[in-house]
Amino acid sequence: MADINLSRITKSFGDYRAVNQVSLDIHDGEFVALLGPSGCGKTTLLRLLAGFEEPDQGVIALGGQAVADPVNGVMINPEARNLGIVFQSYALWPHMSVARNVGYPLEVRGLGRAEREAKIAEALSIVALEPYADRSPTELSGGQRQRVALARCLVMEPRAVLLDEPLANLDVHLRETMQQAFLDFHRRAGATMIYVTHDQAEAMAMADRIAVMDKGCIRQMAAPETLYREPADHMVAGFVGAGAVLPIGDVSMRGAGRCSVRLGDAAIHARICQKAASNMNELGLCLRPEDVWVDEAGTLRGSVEDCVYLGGRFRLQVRVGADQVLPVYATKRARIGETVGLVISDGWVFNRSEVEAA
Ligand SMILES: Nc1ncnc2c1ncn2[C@@H]1O[C@H](COP(=O)(O)OP(=O)(O)OP(=O)(O)O)[C@@H](O)[C@H]1O
Repeated sequence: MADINLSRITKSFGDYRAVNQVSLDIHDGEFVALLGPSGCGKTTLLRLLAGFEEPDQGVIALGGQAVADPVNGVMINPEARNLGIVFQSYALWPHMSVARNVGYPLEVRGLGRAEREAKIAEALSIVALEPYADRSPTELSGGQRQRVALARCLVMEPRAVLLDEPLANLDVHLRETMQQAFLDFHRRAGATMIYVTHDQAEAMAMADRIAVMDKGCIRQMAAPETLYREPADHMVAGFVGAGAVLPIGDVSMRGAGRCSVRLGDAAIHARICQKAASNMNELGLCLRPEDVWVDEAGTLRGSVEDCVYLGGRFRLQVRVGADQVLPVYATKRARIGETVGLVISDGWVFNRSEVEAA
């Protein structure tokens, strides 16, 4: 496995810049998710890494060796990069058994039978599919097929595994099971993994770090908890996690990294980013639902607009101002139109402007 470094990678299709000056350092053995809305350039970035696309500018290096560097005429072909790739479609051969599917790349490489069988057994054990070795892929569930595709990738001992929305075709329940299977796979194989998804819950559940992409750029790359608690800008704050992003009118500093923000009749004690702009028009307040709760003693008053039971708790939408609606978790059902008091225990003040954070 190897470090992966992308330095100022740009790729355009005609006049359209699909990937714009992206720099990214992925450590050996790390699980990184590329997360972003449809069309933001995730797949293009993965294809550039795999060698299916050539960058217009920038350098891609695997294990310290440049594999794409247009200025110096370097473009190593996909096979020579030795990267494992898993797509939504499993691309298994239906006429071959599971074991043969997994071992086929080794046959192509000319490995002897005994060595092949040992590697197949090891890979099937990592994805917990040993009992299915002799079956046809047509006799497997979607999740099992995806695990065969992973095992086939693993026998090649790739430098890294690239996954493009591998769970998109599976139902919700199976997706959760497979997330665990990917995590187990990652722990056992120690593989560097780069996982493309537009599903933030999926990225949060699995990745060591998440790169949030928008319009061809990386807006923020950080651990899931940091992205959630300390989003770098408006796009990340809104895209990652449920919550409200509000413009704010009044902030006063309260010491290192802390501030007080006025919201209606309430003063909220919040964390503030280091590089917060001095112009308040450029600041935003991100509130997560678990930091807001219904309490009759709360000075902030609002009207309940929606109440949904989530199993174990309710999620309310409470309007506290003309253009300010807060999602709030509550233990009791609330009536639509009811006025409730709210207490807010935490918030995050950040620059709303769209600066590239990478
Ligand atoms: N071969 C191509 N020719 C022209 N435009 C392309 C090509 N490949 C991608 N694009 C465009 O580049 C942009 C980024 O596409 P990409 O597939 O990387 O997005 P994505 O973030 O993976 O989206 P999704 O989540 O919908 O798969 C899109 O606007 C897409 O239409």
